Amino acid sequence: MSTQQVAFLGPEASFTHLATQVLFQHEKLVPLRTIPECIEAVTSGKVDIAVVPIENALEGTVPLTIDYLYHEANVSVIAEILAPIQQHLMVHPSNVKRWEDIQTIYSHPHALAQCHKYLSYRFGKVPLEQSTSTSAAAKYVSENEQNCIAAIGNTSAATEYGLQIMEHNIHDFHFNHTRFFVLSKMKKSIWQAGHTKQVKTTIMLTLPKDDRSGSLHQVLSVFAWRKLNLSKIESRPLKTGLGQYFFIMDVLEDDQVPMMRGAMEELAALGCEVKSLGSYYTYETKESAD
Ligand SMILES: O=C(O)C(=O)C[C@]1(C(=O)O)C=C[C@@H](O)C=C1
Repeated sequence: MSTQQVAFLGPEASFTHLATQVLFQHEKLVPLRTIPECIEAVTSGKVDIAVVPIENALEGTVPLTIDYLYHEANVSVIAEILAPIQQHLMVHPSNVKRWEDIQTIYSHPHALAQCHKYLSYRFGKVPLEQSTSTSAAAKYVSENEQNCIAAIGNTSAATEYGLQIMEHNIHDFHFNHTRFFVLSKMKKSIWQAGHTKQVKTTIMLTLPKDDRSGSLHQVLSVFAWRKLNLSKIESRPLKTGLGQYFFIMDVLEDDQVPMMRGAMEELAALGCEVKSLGSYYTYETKESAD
């Protein structure tokens, strides 16, 4: 079998890169700059697979990923990777002595938010700058040693870009995990050693157009009386006007079992438009991705 090309939110040593290496040790890994670029690459067939962050335990859904999957792309989720996240503050080695005088701190918006309490307590007056990923921030700091600046990211990024960690574990809550989606145009979930027992299906739906009262209740009943367990429900703006939403639901069941097929048929009969991202297994990283 030929080697597959796997795009990920790069550059090297992002959390997404570490997650990608859990499932794809022997494939060709392709770092891309943004989440839409990763999803586009798999949609257009430039790569076979893309790995993107979908949800963080502290910060919630990654809106860019979920919105792009709903509005722009037609791909399936073929696996989910769950990784622990530990954030560290790092500087260029030539700035170690003056690290407490840092002028700007760079990182991905999620990472900055995960360290909000630490940053406001310790560096309340220092401007924060957003970057496309934590590793992009680390790379930028490594290329600008003349400026006394810092990045927030993982230990692999510090090693990859030759930075020194000044403070470890600066995220505000201990339980910090991120879910990553593995996306493909092929609707064939990854089935290999190491996945958790629970299969999951992610669907996105809009409520019936007639805007009748109780329609969300009806949708939930479709799952409730079949004893189909939901592990997530969230709404996102449809971008067609205020008060108009689509819903993302994770159902703890395979979309091929009769109960799920019945549920999908009933949703359609209610007038819902349903987009299924498919059924998949979760792979958890054993070691912390720090
Ligand atoms: O910036 C990275 O390293 C990423 O892989 C992105 C991302 C995210 O989008 O949430 C992934 C995990 C962490 O929660 C912080 C950032």
